[in-house]
Amino acid sequence: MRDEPARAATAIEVDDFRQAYGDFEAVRGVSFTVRRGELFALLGTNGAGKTTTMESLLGFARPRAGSVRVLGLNPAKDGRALRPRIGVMLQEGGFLGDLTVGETVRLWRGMAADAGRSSMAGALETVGLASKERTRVRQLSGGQRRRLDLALAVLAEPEVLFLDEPSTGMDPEARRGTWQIIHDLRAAGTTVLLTTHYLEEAEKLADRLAIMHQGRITTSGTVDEVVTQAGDQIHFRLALPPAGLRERLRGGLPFLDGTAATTVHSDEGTRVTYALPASPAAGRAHAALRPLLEWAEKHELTLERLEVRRGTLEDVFLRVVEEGR
Ligand SMILES: Nc1ncnc2c1ncn2[C@@H]1O[C@H](COP(=O)(O)OP(=O)(O)OP(=O)(O)O)[C@@H](O)[C@H]1O
Repeated sequence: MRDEPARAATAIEVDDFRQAYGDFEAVRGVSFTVRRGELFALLGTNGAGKTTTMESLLGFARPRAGSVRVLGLNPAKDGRALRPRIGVMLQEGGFLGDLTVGETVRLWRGMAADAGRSSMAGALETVGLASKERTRVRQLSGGQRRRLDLALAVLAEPEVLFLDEPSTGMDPEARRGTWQIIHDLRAAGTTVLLTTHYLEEAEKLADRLAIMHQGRITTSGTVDEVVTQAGDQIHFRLALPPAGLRERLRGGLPFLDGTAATTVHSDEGTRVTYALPASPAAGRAHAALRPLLEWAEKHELTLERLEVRRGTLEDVFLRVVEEGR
């Protein structure tokens, strides 16, 4: 049994959550917690179960097994108590196209249990739609609709904000603007659960994240902890076509730190990549470079465009998918 202070510090608690549609088990035992004031990103492949998890947290469906709690409450049972304290932006905003932006916000404020602490002008200003107050919703672009959706989600200054792919369909500038809004909300103390397909979005915004694949969480932690799992990468190009390379390198490319090279051939030559094993110790790539340079010298080869870079969230993500096949 967790003590009271620990509970009070937790905004979202998902414990061995399972959900099924008929015989198909869409979520297969997922556990994570989101602390108050934290931004937690749920990433995953298509159909991984992110929306299903979010829908249970919003009380749309009861878990098949396990439990979900938001602000200590059961969303399926305590909806009335919970609703005024949360904000929600789903993938499909259900707008009435004939209403103007201003009418939509006024209608929303009228329906909200707490009539909305922030003003309509303030909310539209926040999402950059102040000049669109008299525009009909159906005349908004896809990205502008997403921003209107965000304005409605934050209108009542919720304690917990659920954002399902908030920047999908936005141009790069609008996306950056949305990131700034989310960043500011989080800085002001709002807890945020975000799902996204943009890994850069998660890298920029999340305190912690989890990657889901086929109904399970395969990786989780702070952005740094997860990215560290990718290990460093060494890239270079050899300006030799495959036949020439085979002839020169009878022994093949060397192993570095126990890792074999992967190669991609083209007319220009061969692009070589080493994805080194993850290690919390610094300097692994540095140590691996020495034998590589000695090898190149021995074979009188130039390592063109030699580059050492830190693995990215995308590398971790792709490995999750690869290992799950
Ligand atoms: N109402 C439903 N009936 C049957 N199967 C469903 C239903 N809703 C979702 N599923 C299935 O459950 C699995 C998880 O779907 P979910 O929408 O939660 O995934 P997701 O991670 O949000 O995916 P995406 O990134 O593509 O939005 C998928 O295989 C999906 O086809």
